[in-house]
Amino acid sequence: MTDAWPRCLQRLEAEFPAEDVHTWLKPLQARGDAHSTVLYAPNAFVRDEVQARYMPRIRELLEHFAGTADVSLQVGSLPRVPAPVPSASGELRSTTTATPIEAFAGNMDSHYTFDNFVEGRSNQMGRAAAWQAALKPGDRAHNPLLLYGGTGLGKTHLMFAAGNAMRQANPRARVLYLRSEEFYSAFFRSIQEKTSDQFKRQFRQIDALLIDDIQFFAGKDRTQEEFFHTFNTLFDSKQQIIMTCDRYPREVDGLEPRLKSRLAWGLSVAIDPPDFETRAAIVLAKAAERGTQVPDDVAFLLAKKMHSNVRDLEGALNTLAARANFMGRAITVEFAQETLRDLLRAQQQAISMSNIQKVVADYYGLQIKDLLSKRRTRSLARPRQVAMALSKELTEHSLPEIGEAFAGRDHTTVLHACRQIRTLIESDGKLREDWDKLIRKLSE
Ligand SMILES: Nc1ncnc2c1ncn2[C@@H]1O[C@H](COP(=O)(O)OP(=O)(O)OP(=O)(O)O)[C@@H](O)[C@H]1O
Repeated sequence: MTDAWPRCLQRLEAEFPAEDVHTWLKPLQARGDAHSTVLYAPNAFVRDEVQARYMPRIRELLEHFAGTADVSLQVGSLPRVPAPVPSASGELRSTTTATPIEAFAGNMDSHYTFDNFVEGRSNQMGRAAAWQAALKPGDRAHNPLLLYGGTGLGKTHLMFAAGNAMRQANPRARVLYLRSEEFYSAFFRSIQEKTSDQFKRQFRQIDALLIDDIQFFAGKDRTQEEFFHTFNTLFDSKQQIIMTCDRYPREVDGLEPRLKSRLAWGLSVAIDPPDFETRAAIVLAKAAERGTQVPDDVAFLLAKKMHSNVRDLEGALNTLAARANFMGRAITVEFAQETLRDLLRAQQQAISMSNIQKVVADYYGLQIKDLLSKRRTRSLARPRQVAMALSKELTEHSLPEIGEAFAGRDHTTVLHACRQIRTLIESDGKLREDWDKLIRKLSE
């Protein structure tokens, strides 16, 4: 790409304040040819800033000077041939350069914020905790903050939202997002390159560490040990740590007991599958975000049929929007049913009433025949009502059909159970916990 980048930089120097050019643009290195250009940023902070503020202008200029607007930006540096230096014995050997941790850092996506996170009963505690962590990073009350729960429920979204809010409140805040795999590979590189000290030091320079999917550390003893030390360093100097895990860490086999106990020092919050209303609100919010017209009844249909995972819900919406766009059709209930037929059927089959009865009976330590019996003792009546309400929430069966499956009860009995459970969920913490756990079990 000869001199296109230096010329581009010269223009940028004329257009932006000197301090900005010095901080963000001069550290970039470029490699390219007639078809494309790759820009290397020394770390994730520079990359994110350049991406957000300068890329459109860089694209225009490179198109002008290099004849191509195909520009990508990534953390790293131009591949270098190591310089040979003489060793004590006079032999030539190669120098190694330490790889900065940011070179492994996943992209903290600025799109995910508190504004576009839909709050509901299943995630309001998690949202409030992430918000507090963003507001007062390092405060003992929520440091470390651990968000745990099933896949696709918004844990990473909330973690990004906290990181983005920290940066918004303090643009100088150094927030490092790493997936656990990235921590693992960076640590291993540092051992190979004999730069472990540098690896450790880098964590002292950040203000907050966001680390995703820590269940990945299970069974990786050396990485766990290193993470344990990193954790202590950050914690002792009151740097905020936010972690996610796919279940409560004590339940993760292969995590060291001392790490498990350390993880629970601050605040651990479960993110549960969203209820029907929240699912419908998420569909409408995502549709509005992407500028797609989705009527309420379609949002209700998706929310009704897809209960386990917001990622799948979003996937269904994307499929629907792409198909409607391609075919030039409006998104209606009929169109949604036709387009998503197979997907909806698969979801439907996943949860049956007999499955619900079995899971509820197991959960309360009962036999299915107790659940179906006519006995009305409280220890049986409440689980029975829960099972009926879950059948209404998670399946397409009508009230009479549910009544039939519960030893031929009348549909008014089922209706009463649903109402009763709905009321109790709002007022009775224990029942709410049972309900959330059961939904999680049934959605696995
Ligand atoms: N309450 C919510 N409001 C808006 N979007 C949501 C909500 N919950 C989840 N999402 C969306 O669902 C998708 C999946 O969320 P995310 O990646 O945060 O899940 P996760 O819990 O981290 O899953 P995993 O454990 O598989 O990494 C994202 O696009 C996210 O924006």
